[in-house]
Amino acid sequence: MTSTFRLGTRGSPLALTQAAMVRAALCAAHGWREDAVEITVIRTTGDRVQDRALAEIGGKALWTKELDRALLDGAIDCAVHSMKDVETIRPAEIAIAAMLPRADVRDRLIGAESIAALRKGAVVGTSSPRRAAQLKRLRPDIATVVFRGNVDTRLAKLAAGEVDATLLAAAGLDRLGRGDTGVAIAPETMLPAPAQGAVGIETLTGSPAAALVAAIDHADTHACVLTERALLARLVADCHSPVAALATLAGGRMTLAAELLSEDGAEHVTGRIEGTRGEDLAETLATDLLARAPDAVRRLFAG
Ligand SMILES: NCc1[nH]cc(CCC(=O)O)c1CC(=O)O
Repeated sequence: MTSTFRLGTRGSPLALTQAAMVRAALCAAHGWREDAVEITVIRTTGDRVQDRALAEIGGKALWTKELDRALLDGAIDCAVHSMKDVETIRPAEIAIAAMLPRADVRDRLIGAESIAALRKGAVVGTSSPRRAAQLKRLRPDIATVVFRGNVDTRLAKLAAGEVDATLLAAAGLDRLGRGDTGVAIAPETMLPAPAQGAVGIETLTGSPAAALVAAIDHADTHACVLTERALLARLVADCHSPVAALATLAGGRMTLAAELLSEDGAEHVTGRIEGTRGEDLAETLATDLLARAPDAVRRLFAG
């Protein structure tokens, strides 16, 4: 490792905020001065492709490929990601070395006081197949349109009247200083995306950087997010699949809740399981959900 610790990140305002959070945590853990961590901005495919629904070009490591390359080339020591955007299956050379404590996992609705309060036939901007399906499950009259760009861009499109409302992660809004934007939707109404609200730090597997980064790991967040990711792996799903999942830990017990939907939200299946070993919970719940899923849902999952 060189004398400075090189941290790679995307360049969006949210990504830069998250990178600064990781830098602060590393400096606090190791007694480093702030300038011991050098932040390198790396442009990803996802940042360049602003004009098409991500779901249309999914499955191509949109947010991670260039950061992976930089890690593998030794250009950076670690890469910071929203765990929600990290592919389900990662290269063996790259390890999730740590996660920051999870933030608010909920989605926020912006543009109406509640989902019920949306006008009949409202148009909601979202590029998330999960959010679109969940909205239509609750309100079949609602139409969704593709909505791209970073958080500020989306809020500007909403303000310009392009849509009636949008849904965004509370975690991102809060980190951008927009804690007063929108109303939180309870997980019981709209279960969040797997890994929503979690920031992860990747390194080369077994590298000196991995050990340094492990010092800032939040074990409970890590265990919960890995469980949600294990569910995705078992379902052969990713962040473009209409699937929601949330693991929580209390008193050493883990609860995993999940929902699979058809793309139009007309059909869905939900389940919940409690136990101690996350990977076992994910395996058991995935098997159960697939067994109970209506055909229109099952065919979207498990290959
Ligand atoms: N897919 C984009 C993305 N990836 C992570 C976040 C928010 C931060 C988080 O969930 O940790 C967002 C924006 C959003 O969904 O509103």
